[in-house]
Amino acid sequence: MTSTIVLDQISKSFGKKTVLNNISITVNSGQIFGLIGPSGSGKTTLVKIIVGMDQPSNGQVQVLNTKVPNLNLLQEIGYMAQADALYNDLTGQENLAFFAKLYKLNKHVQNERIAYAADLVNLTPHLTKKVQNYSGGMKRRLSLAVALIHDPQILILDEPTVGIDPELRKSIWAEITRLKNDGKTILITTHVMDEAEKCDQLAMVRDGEIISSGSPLDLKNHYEINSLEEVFLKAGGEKDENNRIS
Ligand SMILES: Nc1ncnc2c1ncn2[C@@H]1O[C@H](COP(=O)(O)OP(=O)(O)OP(=O)(O)O)[C@@H](O)[C@H]1O
Repeated sequence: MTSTIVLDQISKSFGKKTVLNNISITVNSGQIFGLIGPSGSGKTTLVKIIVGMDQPSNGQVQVLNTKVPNLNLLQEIGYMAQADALYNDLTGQENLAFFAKLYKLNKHVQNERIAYAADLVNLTPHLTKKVQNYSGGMKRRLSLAVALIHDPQILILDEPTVGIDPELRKSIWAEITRLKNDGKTILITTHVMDEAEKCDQLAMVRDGEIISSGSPLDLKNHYEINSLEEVFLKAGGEKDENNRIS
């Protein structure tokens, strides 16, 4: 297991407003790392800094031992943003092919990856439809397929299963777990506590700070309660002394 994502004392302000305050996190390969926290706590801002779309006001990010931002890293990261970045005038197939070409996959690999990613998110029968005719959930699923298209080492998924039905959510999680077992690094933001349960490590973010972190079990033991839902509610009301549980 190696450290894939290292955040060192990251802070971020927009004007006078501090939205991230001194965040340090290490995410290892073969690990699903979950960022959980209330809306507006800073999760998306943190994720954007990791992928190099935004710059921290202070601190450093390293991904695969390379300082972010670095264009070469884009080949190694699959990023699924909260807002879908898709071409509405193109079909699902054309969208996937566009991104596959961008990552310079050869034609044979392209076809294989498109088939795999579309199948994973149950979009194979809909690939010839234009994205403008997709439902919100279908667009989310296509965005996830795009994030996976180049078989990246690192997956960064910002609320990937919003609008996705429970059955498909289950198969997507089975695949995320398989990818983790393959040694990929997965960073995920979620509001869904049964998804948080599936993470190896969690960091709870509130008001731009990590108020507690550890495995789901560590968090539950620390707060002496049985469900992460309760941890989430309880942690919202108190700050951890040393920001660390285990
Ligand atoms: N470009 C920006 N300019 C000014 N403020 C911003 C900008 N981007 C984010 N913010 C603010 O930073 C804070 C954190 O937002 P962020 O989107 O990171 O939260 P979040 O935890 O991802 O929320 P959610 O779970 O609702 O997606 C919010 O108060 C938001 O208004």
